Amino acid sequence: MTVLFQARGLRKAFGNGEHRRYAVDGVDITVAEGEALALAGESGSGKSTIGLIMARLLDHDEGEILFDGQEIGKCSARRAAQQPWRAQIQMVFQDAGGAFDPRLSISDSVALPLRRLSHSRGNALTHAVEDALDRAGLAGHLFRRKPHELSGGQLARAGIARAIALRPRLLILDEPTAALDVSVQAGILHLLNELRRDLNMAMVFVSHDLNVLRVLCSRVMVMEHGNIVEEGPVGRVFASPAHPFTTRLLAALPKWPRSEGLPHQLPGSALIIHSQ
Ligand SMILES: Nc1ncnc2c1ncn2[C@@H]1O[C@H](COP(=O)(O)OP(=O)(O)OP(=O)(O)O)[C@@H](O)[C@H]1O
Repeated sequence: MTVLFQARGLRKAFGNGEHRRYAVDGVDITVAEGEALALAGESGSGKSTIGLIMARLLDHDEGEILFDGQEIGKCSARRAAQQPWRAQIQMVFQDAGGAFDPRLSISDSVALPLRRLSHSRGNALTHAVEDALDRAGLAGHLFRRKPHELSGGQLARAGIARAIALRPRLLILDEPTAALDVSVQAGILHLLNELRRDLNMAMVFVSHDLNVLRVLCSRVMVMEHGNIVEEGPVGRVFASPAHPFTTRLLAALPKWPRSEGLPHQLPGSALIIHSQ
């Protein structure tokens, strides 16, 4: 296993005075090259905060962050945009629509980070944009559309295209399919699984939805109140959780009925989804 990303002793508090609370309270995370890691936990457990810190979009208070062996945590989130490693760590958010400039076509939006971070121009830029949109499974006639002219599923694909256009080595996805219908979700999960294998990207999936996490990820970290309470292979943790909080999360899990068309197992995934 080659370590790609490592964080040790991460802490992050919000609020002032007596309202100051740690959203992340001493977390260690290691991500191997090409692996799919799940970050699970209920709402407010600190998952999104960790995702943002990992992507260097939010400053942390304490802790060390290494990417490809290089300390990147000392660089503030504001200055991260100018760093050579910026293109290699990308993030996809749940609200893909809100992440696009409504005045720009989808292809112009995908081109923006390529211009800024990889200084791509001319034919090379056009090719990179079309390749990313293609890989994300978006049909050619949609490339010039504005965000409001796309469906939720198409926008999610466009958001993924924009993130992979830079060929990141680490992609952090925060609830990437939460707003989508179950059948649309399945297509996006298939796509992400394929992209991870084809592009050898490590992915960190932040979600409260254990069903999504278990089709995509091989390892899971479970968070509660800013701490990792359990960590291990998805199959083992889901089959015999060691921590009561994980047991509760699993018990609250809605079953995915076969009729809704979700895959029972994605190629290369660790676990079969049990239907009712
Ligand atoms: N910008 C902020 N300002 C103040 N408090 C914040 C901020 N961002 C997060 N928090 C607080 O930090 C804690 C963790 O939030 P976080 O969004 O990381 O949790 P989460 O597990 O991702 O939840 P959800 O799934 O609902 O997004 C919560 O108590 C939240 O209210």
